[in-house]
Amino acid sequence: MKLLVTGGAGYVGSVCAARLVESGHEVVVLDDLSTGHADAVPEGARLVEAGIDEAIGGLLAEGFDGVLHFAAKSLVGESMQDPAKYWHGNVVTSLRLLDAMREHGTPRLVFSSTAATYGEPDQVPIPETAPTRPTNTYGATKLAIDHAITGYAGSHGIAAVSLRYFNVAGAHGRFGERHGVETHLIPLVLQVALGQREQIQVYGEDWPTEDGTCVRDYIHVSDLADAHLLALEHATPGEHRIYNLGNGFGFSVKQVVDACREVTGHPIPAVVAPRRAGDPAVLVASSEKARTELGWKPERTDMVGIVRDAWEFTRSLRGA
Ligand SMILES: NC(=O)c1ccc[n+]([C@@H]2O[C@H](COP(=O)([O-])OP(=O)(O)OC[C@H]3O[C@@H](n4cnc5c(N)ncnc54)[C@H](O)[C@@H]3O)[C@@H](O)[C@H]2O)c1
Ligand SMILES: O=c1ccn([C@@H]2O[C@H](COP(=O)(O)OP(=O)(O)O[C@H]3O[C@H](CO)[C@@H](O)[C@H](O)[C@H]3O)[C@@H](O)[C@H]2O)c(=O)[nH]1
Repeated sequence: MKLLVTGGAGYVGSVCAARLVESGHEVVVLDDLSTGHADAVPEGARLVEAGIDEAIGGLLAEGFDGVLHFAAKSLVGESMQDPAKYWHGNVVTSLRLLDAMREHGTPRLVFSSTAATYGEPDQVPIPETAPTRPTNTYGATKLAIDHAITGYAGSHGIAAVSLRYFNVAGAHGRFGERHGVETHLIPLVLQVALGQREQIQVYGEDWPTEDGTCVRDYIHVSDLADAHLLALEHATPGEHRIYNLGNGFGFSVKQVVDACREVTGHPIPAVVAPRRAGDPAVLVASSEKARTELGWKPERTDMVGIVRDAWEFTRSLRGA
């Protein structure tokens, strides 16, 4: 297939673009490099360095079999301080993409949605039928896009799939996580091991969990990429399918820091800090639907293995 990958110079998009090229697809990456890196675009893919708003119409006019839409603003904290950046950068931009797909008859869409669409869950693991009550602007914008996709798919025959990722982690060879402003737990802990940061702050030790720290479902980015390939295969015209992607079990912040100590051999000093606003205590996915309907089976579920891949990638960046 000829596929357009928006945000393919970013973390998840670059890994998926690499997997698509490996699988024999023709890949064009559309990325404005606002948080991505040109050298993260895999060999064999063409990079169009531009924003979606200005470039999408001209590009889709070339004729594509599908779009994988990763491009977004995705910092939860920033979304609360600067909501306009998120409503415009995520919702308005995605509407432009949907309109261009409709105009040019692009048949397939796979969209990066998020666990943040659910907010504080009533039950864990979280199924797709759980109420969607996002607690931050980022999650609200992703949910709004999901609603728009449902409408466009139903009315214009697009075969659409939203994948609600839980906490993405790990690396796929030379493709990994390097956000300019890093807020994610594992890369921050690894920066301590590299001597770039003195300690890790643990945001709260008084959560209603076994060891008092927040629990998250960490999904290896390569397993995530597999799900995108399956989503493309199973997408059905006129339908908008939504799938959670996680391993179905959680690791606490303390367990993640311990895994990083084991992998790096560094003591990684940790200090307890206040809770971070907007953090739910526990987020764990039920991904039964993706397993049953897509035949997806995450294979890299061991936390030490996930951290090891992230560590190798992080060290390779430093030439360590
Ligand atoms: N990383 C996670 O844990 C996680 C979890 C859930 C969902 N997601 C979603 O997955 C997607 C990818 O996340 P990521 O962690 O790889 O982020 P990232 O910041 O590394 O990648 C986003 C990419 O999109 C590009 N981009 C942003 N706005 C653009 C625009 N208007 N036009 C063209 N390019 C644009 C950026 O330059 C960047 O390369 C996002 O949609 C994010 O919301 C990520
Ligand atoms: O320095 C830090 C950074 C994070 N945390 C904690 O570590 C956990 C994981 O945090 P982080 O890596 O920032 O991820 P989340 O806030 O859980 O959000 C990620 O996972 C969500 C789905 O679960 C996605 O919606 C988001 O896009 C994605 O950033 C949370 O409990 C944080 O409070 C710390 O204790 N110290």
